[in-house]
Amino acid sequence: MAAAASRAILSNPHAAPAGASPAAARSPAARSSVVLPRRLRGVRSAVISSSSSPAAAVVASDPAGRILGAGTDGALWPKPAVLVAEKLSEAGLAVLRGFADVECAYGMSPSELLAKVAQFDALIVRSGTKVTREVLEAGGRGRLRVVGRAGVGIDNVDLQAATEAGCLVVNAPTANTVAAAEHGIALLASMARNVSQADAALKAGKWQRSKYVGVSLVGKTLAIMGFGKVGSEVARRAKGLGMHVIAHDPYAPADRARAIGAELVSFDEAISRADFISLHMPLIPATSKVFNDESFAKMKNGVRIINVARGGVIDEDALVRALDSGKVAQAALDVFTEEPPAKDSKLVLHENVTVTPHLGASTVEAQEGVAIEIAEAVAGALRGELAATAVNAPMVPAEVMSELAPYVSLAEKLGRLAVQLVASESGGIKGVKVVYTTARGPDDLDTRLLRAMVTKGIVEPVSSTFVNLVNADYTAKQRGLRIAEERVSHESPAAAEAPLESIQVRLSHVQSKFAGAISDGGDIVLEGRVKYGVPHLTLVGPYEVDVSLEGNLILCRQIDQPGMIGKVGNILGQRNVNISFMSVGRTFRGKQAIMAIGVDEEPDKDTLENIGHIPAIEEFVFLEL
Ligand SMILES: NC(=O)c1ccc[n+]([C@@H]2O[C@H](COP(=O)([O-])OP(=O)(O)OC[C@H]3O[C@@H](n4cnc5c(N)ncnc54)[C@H](O)[C@@H]3O)[C@@H](O)[C@H]2O)c1
Ligand SMILES: O=C(O)[C@H](O)COP(=O)(O)O
Repeated sequence: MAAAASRAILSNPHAAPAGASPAAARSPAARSSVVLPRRLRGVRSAVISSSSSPAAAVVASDPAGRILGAGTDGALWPKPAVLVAEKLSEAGLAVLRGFADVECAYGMSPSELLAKVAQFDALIVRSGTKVTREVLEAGGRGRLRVVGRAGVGIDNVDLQAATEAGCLVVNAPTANTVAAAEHGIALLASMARNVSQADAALKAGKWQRSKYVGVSLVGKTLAIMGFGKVGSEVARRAKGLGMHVIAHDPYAPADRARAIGAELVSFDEAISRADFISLHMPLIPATSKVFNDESFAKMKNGVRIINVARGGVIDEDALVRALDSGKVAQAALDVFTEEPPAKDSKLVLHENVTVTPHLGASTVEAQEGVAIEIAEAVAGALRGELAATAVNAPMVPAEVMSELAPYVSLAEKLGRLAVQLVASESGGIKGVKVVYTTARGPDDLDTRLLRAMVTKGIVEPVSSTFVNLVNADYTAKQRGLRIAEERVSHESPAAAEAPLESIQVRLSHVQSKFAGAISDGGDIVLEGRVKYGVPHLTLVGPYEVDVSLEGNLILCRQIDQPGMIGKVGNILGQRNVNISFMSVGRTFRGKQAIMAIGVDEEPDKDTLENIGHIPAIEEFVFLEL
């Protein structure tokens, strides 16, 4: 069983280390747990490993599982590699270049992307690149840990595949809101006044004043479909134009709509009352082709439609039919089911349709903002932080991350030790219980990270799957692993400061290769605590021990009698195996006892056999951390 290089929340032990020596990454120093230096805590690091090496005063693991150093300037090393697949503003590229090697490869074919993606730690796209399962699986087999979507819509990223690959997806959800809303208003006004048709006619030498009589906006009813960021900004602007605004959004808060002066109504009411309908919902299964023959039939005759959301929310063939029949008088479209649309698209060429080539977010200001927003989100994710704009991972606030760091390490180590205690003839682990003893109430202790790390500890040593916070619950479910959690309240005032008093991992309905780890209830039980920032093992089955969880561990069960420590210590000393910690726990004097011995090196087979031959020793097991 190979020790993982380091175990950050997003680590990938399969990733090829670039620049860092894997041996260095696996060195005991690199794995020794210490309290994070204040400076790193400040950068919201989700780091759980550190080094005492003076060359790398602070060491963290990056999402690719490599050891990262943070110099005095806070820069990461070795530099991660970022592939930018679509045009990103210089301002964002400058931020990326500050911490990464950046390759801009615009206009790649799908096969070119597939061939390249595994060599990068992060991939940044806009809406024009399809980040498919194939791409994510290829990336996941290599170094890819983060996909950054420089914009809002993530319908071009296969989120399920990203989650399964343990790849964090972040987006830039705020910087282009106003640009998209302004574009919606521009399309609304230019459509109502036939600006683009009249412009084209005049340039073709035709002065057609009576043909291009428009309609007024003031006093008309505008239905906003999707009252999120863009929808509510469109509503604000439409109010300023004197329109009556209604909105449909099953998830929008009524008070936000009220504050803007919009009336929230049902889907049918919105589309049947509106003179203008502006679309601002995401493309998801529930909204795919939601504007179709049936819904067009419910609209007023001569309704006008604006779409700056996603082409896929409209059945485009049905829209052509509605335009031909006059049911829909005009449409103004920035987005299409297929982009770019076919050159002979009936919809694009329709005389009552105004089109733009997905320009909603394309202002200088928005592109600069989006580029910086995504560059910062990707940088944070590569540092091991969970970005505020994470799309497929639970949000864990930075303060919580930093406070839980040593417990995160403890949780993984307990899982890792527990799974090694399961006998090979056992029928697989099904039930896992994690018991947290804490003075904190449920609202003050977020255990998702800890649960994910127990899963990581249990699954990784026995499979080729790597587990992180993104895919932990998915992985557990896939493997039929039920992870139950229980809180036991601990009232000691001294403990109130610390988030947890102890973490216990119990594996039920399994046989153990080390009977001493079985509790009275028949479960494999391990419990640990954090002491001075370092995880300790404090309970094995019914036996209390106290051994720092560094290096590897030997557990021996023997009859309690004098001289045992000396005998085992002698054997290890003769073979140059350094003991880092030793602890004996017993039930009653002269009865059964357990020795927990922390060792820096891995003892060879003969050494372990010699320990097993000591007459009083009834069983022993060697466990890797
Ligand atoms: N054309 C462009 O360049 C451009 C620019 C920015 C955003 N967009 C697109 O605009 C859309 C909105 O972006 P946003 O930033 O406002 O997102 P948002 O998440 O803030 O808002 C989307 C809203 O849609 C609502 N919604 C979800 N399901 C719905 C349903 N079935 N019916 C009605 N409403 C529903 C949500 O509750 C949410 O309030 C997205 O599709 C995005 O991709 C396009
Ligand atoms: O969802 C978005 O943010 C917009 O559609 C913008 O897409 P773009 O980044 O390709 O311009």
